[in-house]
Amino acid sequence: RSWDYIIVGSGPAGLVLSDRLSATGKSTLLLEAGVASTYASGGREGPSWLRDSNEPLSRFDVPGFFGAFLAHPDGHQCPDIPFPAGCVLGGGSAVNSALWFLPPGGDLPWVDEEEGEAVAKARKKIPGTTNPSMDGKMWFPESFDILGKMMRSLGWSEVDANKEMDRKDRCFARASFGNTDGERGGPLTSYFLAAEKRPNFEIVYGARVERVLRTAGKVVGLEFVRDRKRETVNLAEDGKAILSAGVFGSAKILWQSGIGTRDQLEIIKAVKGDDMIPETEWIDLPVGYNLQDHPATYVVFKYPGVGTAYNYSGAYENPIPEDAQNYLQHRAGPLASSNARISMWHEIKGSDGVVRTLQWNGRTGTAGNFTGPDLLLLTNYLTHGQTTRGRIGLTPGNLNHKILESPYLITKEDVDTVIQSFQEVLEGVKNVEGLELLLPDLATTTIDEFIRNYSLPRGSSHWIGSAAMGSVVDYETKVLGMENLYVVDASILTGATTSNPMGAIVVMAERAAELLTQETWGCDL
Ligand SMILES: Cc1cc2nc3c(=O)[nH]c(=O)nc-3n(C[C@H](O)[C@H](O)[C@H](O)COP(=O)(O)OP(=O)(O)OC[C@H]3O[C@@H](n4cnc5c(N)ncnc54)[C@H](O)[C@@H]3O)c2cc1C
Repeated sequence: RSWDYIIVGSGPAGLVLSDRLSATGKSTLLLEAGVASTYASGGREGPSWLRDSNEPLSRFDVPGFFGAFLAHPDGHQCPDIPFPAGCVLGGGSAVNSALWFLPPGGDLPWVDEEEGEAVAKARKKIPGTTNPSMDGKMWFPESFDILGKMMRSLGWSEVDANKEMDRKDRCFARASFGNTDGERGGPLTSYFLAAEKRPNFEIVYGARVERVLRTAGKVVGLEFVRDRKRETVNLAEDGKAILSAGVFGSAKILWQSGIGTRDQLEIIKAVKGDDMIPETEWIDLPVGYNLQDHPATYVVFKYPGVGTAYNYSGAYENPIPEDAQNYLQHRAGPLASSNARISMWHEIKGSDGVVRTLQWNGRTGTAGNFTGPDLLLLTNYLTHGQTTRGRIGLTPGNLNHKILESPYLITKEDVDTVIQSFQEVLEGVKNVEGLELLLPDLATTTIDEFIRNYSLPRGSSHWIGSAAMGSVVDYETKVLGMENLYVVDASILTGATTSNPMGAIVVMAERAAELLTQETWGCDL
């Protein structure tokens, strides 16, 4: 059988495409390396109390289990990626904390050309909620109340992040989640379940795609490994192959298909030998470059009366009985979301003239060596406009991913901007009676020294880049030099998103789906 569309990978981008491409009536195949996740998709995994409840829930449906992913990855962590990364139906959207922010115009100038239609489609599918518990109660409101008070004291305004998407300077909002009816929802519900109902759509689980099979610039099929056996699928004569395997997964498939820089292709050739596509067919593109993440820097506060942060990781196997019942019966309580409660943004113009955005996310909780009750955590992310670019590549021999060049705060202007951001926000601490700053400890260090000598992990799992639009794919998301190979996922974004990236990725995939289903496009660009 030959397929009109073959999509590789079911992260948020792959799920949007599964729905939108199969809606055309054309045969659509989704190849996913992992297994089913949510109950509705066939997933049945979870702690015994959840399975015994007879509720239609798997571990992936319960938003509060976000914290359990790192403690109980149980085969859902991508085996070749040395950072948190979900290899399961939904990809990152199955294991993340489901924070959902639609992107301001500047994030996706390419999408913006179309008067925000893609944004409207994404909003309709995933409206988002700032009050995820179905009892209407705001659980653990302290971080919003206390830190919101601090920001008001500095003259910042409260906004609705998804209604006023373009307001990202000196404002704060309640954290918004992509959850639906107290369950994870998001792309796994709104897009995947629509696709799954269609007779022209099929998904193969456990299919780890190794490479596209191509004659010069035309893909004729894909090769994947399932249950340790090598299999192939065929693409129809005028079919399209779309890689949505994420920043790491899509780059690796490109390299294994002979597309990328020579140093990476030679690492693969050393392992695959004659099985590798001949050098005469290699296509030289900067795959793996342009890597960005949101560099995270933590701030810890103490405030009397906040109490001990909820033990989300412990709740996986041993929940507080009332909380388990509240969730099972009403989809309410602490387990109806992760504990992020406030997001804040401001913009700073650097000495290089570039305007950078900084996002701060707050919750009850801690970082570093601080333990005990009454702790609040704010995470600072340098987001849109950062100029540091890193690079990923492969490890010789086992072909696991590795960072070749760090994407974290290398340029002077990026570092200076984070310092300035801290100086501006921490000015507010003195305005809130009882609020005490623990990290950084400004009695023993300066903000400047703290940022420059920071020793906690910087990673936020908000990767973008590696197959950037303009250098690896064109404005139709087609791989340069190829006739019918496309990349649609976080890897084609050219710069870090203003907020947590899932909203921008869904909007980008909506626009890509429009392009992929059009016969002709782009004459006016
Ligand atoms: C722990 C964590 C927390 C996060 N929190 C948030 C948050 O709260 N809000 C937010 O907006 N963002 C968050 N993110 C980031 C967000 O989840 C990602 O940006 C997003 O999922 C990336 O989407 P994607 O479609 O590019 O690919 P991915 O989500 O990376 O999905 C790629 C998919 O491809 C599959 N795949 C990979 N290789 C192959 C192959 N060779 N063959 C077949 N299938 C393959 C994988 O199994 C996976 O399903 C978080 C990420 C993590 C890991």
